[in-house]
Amino acid sequence: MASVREVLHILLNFIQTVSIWDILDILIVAYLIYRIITVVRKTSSASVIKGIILLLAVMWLSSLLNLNVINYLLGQTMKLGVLVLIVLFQPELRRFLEQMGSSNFRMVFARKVKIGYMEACISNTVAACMEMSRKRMGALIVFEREIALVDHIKTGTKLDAILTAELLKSIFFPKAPLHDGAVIVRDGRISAAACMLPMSSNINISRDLGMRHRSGIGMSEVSDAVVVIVSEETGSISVAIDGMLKRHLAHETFEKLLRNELLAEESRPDTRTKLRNRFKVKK
Ligand SMILES: Nc1ncnc2c1ncn2[C@@H]1O[C@H](COP(=O)(O)OP(=O)(O)OP(=O)(O)O)[C@@H](O)[C@H]1O
Repeated sequence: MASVREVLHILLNFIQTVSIWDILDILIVAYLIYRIITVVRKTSSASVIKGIILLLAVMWLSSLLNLNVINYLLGQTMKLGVLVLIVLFQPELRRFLEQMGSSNFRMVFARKVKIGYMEACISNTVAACMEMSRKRMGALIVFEREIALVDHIKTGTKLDAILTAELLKSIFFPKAPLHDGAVIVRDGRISAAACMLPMSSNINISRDLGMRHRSGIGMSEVSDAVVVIVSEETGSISVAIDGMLKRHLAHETFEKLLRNELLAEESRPDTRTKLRNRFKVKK
């Protein structure tokens, strides 16, 4: 009983020493660790991280067992390794900083598009895609979300135009100068056209899918963008999110999916999660 009282006493003393700054400190570190884990999970860097953990474990064991030479060599390797890691993880680090920057920026300035404006953008996209699908016109449309797609926008021709069905159809008209590549939509406006997207390196993607679909999936793997793909060959409409492709979408499902993914998330979180779970990867 006395020991319980002692523990409680120590605990109470400890709590009294914790300031609001300590809590803030812990929260910031926890958030940073969370963001790092999310970036690592989305990339192939997970195996490298496992390797580093193994190396650290061997180092710890070697110091425990007094294996001085191994410990010294591993210590030196680790020092050099920091530089190697920065070079190796340059894209991941960059994406991480980009994610931090873009989401914080948006949080601070509350860059939320008016729902009505976004609804018009979705209706116009659906109308254009349905017609392009009927006419077998290929299209690739990327909707930027939290992660800024600055580098991808730079690869294309800047437009910054209101998204209308007519504009989308004229961009993707086969003989139009900007039909090759992707349109990137930011906050309901066409930011750029003829943009180059990164190819997916997923070897499990169905062989009947060509470059348009692979680059659409690739874009959704490296960002949180919603990518709409209209096949030139079959006219089928697909949507790529988080590296997963939902294929052969009918009018209603397509519109519902876009609305759930692109309209203010806080207004319909449950529906969005439900929809994500309902769709299976069809590759
Ligand atoms: N990296 C890329 N970024 C953006 N667009 C691309 C990229 N690679 C290919 N495309 C687009 O895809 C078109 C070629 O599509 P391809 O026929 O190989 O793909 P697909 O997935 O079979 O599509 P479809 O069913 O429409 O034929 C190109 O003309 C170009 O517009």
